[in-house]
Order: sequence, then C-alpha cells, then structure tokens
Amino acid sequence: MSFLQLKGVEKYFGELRAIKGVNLSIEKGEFIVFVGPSGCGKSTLLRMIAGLTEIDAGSLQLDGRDITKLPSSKRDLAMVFQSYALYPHMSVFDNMSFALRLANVDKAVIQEKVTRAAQILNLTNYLQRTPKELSGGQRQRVAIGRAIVRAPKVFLFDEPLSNLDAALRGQTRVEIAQLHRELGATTIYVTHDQVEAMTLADRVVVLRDGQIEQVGSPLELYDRPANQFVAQFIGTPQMNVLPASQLPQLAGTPQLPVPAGGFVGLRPEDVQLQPAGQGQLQGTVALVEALGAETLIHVALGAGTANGAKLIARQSARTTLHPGSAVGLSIDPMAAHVFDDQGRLARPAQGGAALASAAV
Ligand SMILES: Nc1ncnc2c1ncn2[C@@H]1O[C@H](COP(=O)(O)OP(=O)(O)OP(=O)(O)O)[C@@H](O)[C@H]1O
Repeated sequence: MSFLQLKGVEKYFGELRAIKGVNLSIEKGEFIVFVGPSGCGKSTLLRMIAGLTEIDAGSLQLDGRDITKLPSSKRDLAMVFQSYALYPHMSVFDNMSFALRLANVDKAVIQEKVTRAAQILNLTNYLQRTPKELSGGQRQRVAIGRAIVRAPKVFLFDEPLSNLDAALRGQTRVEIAQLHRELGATTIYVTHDQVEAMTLADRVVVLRDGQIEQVGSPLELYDRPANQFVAQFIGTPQMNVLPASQLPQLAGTPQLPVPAGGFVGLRPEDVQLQPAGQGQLQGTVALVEALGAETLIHVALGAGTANGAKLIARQSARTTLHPGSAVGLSIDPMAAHVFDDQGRLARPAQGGAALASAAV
C-alpha cells in the first residue's frame, strides 16, 4: 500500500461538489505538486489531507492508518501557509519551537532541533528577531522551519511563495528543492506557478473542476498530455491546439492522419520558421515578442487572419521579422500531438494503427 492514499475523496460546500471522488496514491519521499486553474479545488484537497477541511466521503490513509476522521493535530502532518501564519510577538526561535514546547519536549532536544533547522534554512543569525524584523523570504523560511522541527510524516505547502517577489520566489524555490533533497520528506505542494510545478515535482497532479485530469512526472505531462486541457495548461506559452480542419496541408496527410473532428497540438518550439513559400504552412507575422533568450512569433495562417487560425513559434535566435512579414512554417509531423474531444490519440510512432480509437 502507498504511504498516503486518497480513495474516492469528496467535498461538498452546500450544493457545490468541490472535490469529486479523488483517488491518489503518494509514495514515501515523493514531492507531489497540485496545479490547476483557480477554483479547481487544489487548496480544498490539501486542507482535507491536513484535516482542516472535513472529508465528506471516501477515505484517507497515512502509513497504513486510516486518518479520515482524525483531527488535524493527530495526523502527524505539518502545513506551511501562503501567509506564513507566524506569531508576531514571538522570536524566531519561539516560533520554530512552539509545537515542541506545546508537546512538552525536552528543552535540550528543542534546542538541538531548532538549531539544526536554523542551520538548514540559514536562519542561525535571526533566531532572536521577531517576524516583523525579517524579509518575506526569511519569514517563509521560519514557517518552513517550524514544520521541519516537528519532523512530520508529510509536509503540506499551500502556495508558500506567492507573497514573494519574482527574484525571491526563484531563490526560495531552489531552497525548497534543496531541502527536499536533504530531508527526503514526503511533500504535497499547491501552486499556480508552472515553473514551481515543473521544477519541484516528482509528480504533478493536474486538477480541474474538483477532479484529477492527469498525474505524471513534469516531462510526461509536457510530452504526453492526456487531453487538450492538460496540453494547454502545462507549458508557457501554451501548446498551439487547432482543429485539424484548419491545417489541411498538415493534418490528414499520410504523415499525420487525424480523424474527422480531431485536433492537432503543436508546442511552440516545434513550429519552425522558414522563408515565405517554404514549409507546409504559410502565414503572416501578427506579433513578435522578444524575450531576450527567446523570441515568440505569432503567425496568422493563410492569407491574413481569414480563418482566424494562429500559431505561436518559439525560437532561440533573434529575428528581424516584424508584423506583416510573410513567413513559411515547417512542422515535423512526428512532433505533433493529436487529440479528439475525449483525449489524446496515439500517433503513428506511438501506436500505429491504433490512431483512430486509442486514447493513451
Ligand atoms: N469554505 C468554503 N465555502 C464554500 N465554498 C468554498 C469554500 N472553500 C472553497 N470553496 C469553493 O470550492 C471550490 C474550490 O476552491 P479551492 O480554494 O480549493 O480552489 P483552488 O484551486 O485552491 O483555487 P485558487 O487557486 O484560486 O486558490 C471553489 O469553487 C471555491 O469557491
């Protein structure tokens, strides 16, 4: 049995079925990230695991024990909140040691655990300060330290970095990754941020509307999204997804057979710019986004935007193209993803004749 197991977990808020029969197995030591659009139920699911929100149906098991009905304090989990939730009048040391003091842990043991956590988190010189004398990143580290000293079975993080500015977010993200490597603690982490999800997770859980759409390693989700939703949710900029009917020169050819009503998905890096007249597709540049290390070129297909079809191409080279430039686009059919309304379809390289029916 897995270390943490959710079986048919449900949550209702009045009439709203916020979590719809979620099944999920998490192994010891895994770093799991919940992502999904606002309101999909990420925080609710995390809070149900934490014991802060009641589970209406289904069960939750941790390390072989049913904890569905256990109060939060008895679950042996520690949660780190977006808002840090520190005690403002207490020193960093007292904040970090609070739970241990409450549990009457021996003073020397407390000293040792807090000292060790402070070393790991670079907080040794701040132990006597109060939270208001710390930066946002330092406060978040104290909140993490408070969780670490308890040595819980599972760490739960609810958007811990979203109050930090971009630079500090990047830095703290790296620290959390290092921390996980050092401690190897089972972690569940909720975020809006794609980069956090892709860089921190062993496995990402994509949620939509209270249900799991796909669970997989970051690159599995990127390379083999189970459906159009995951395809367009993972990756920035989004995968281009067009009805096959808008790509007659590409879709429907022997190299890229697509069933009627199907869709073709192309990652921006799989769309190669060519001089006008070359490549399978022709179009006009609609917008150039020069981001420094890469350039995103938005191309309206066909003669202008007649059919409204647009593709974004990503290239690492700088460009002299500008809106209005005529361009060609070449696409390796093997790089194309094929979907129908139900999900992903196997492509020739992935399953040959199964194309027309097999969702994989
Ligand atoms: N205490 C509550 N009472 C009523 N409805 C709630 C409550 N908490 C959450 N909801 C609803 O449940 C759904 C899931 O909310 P939740 O906060 O889990 O989403 P989320 O994915 O974490 O969103 P966000 O990314 O915006 O934080 C939403 O429709 C939300 O309005």
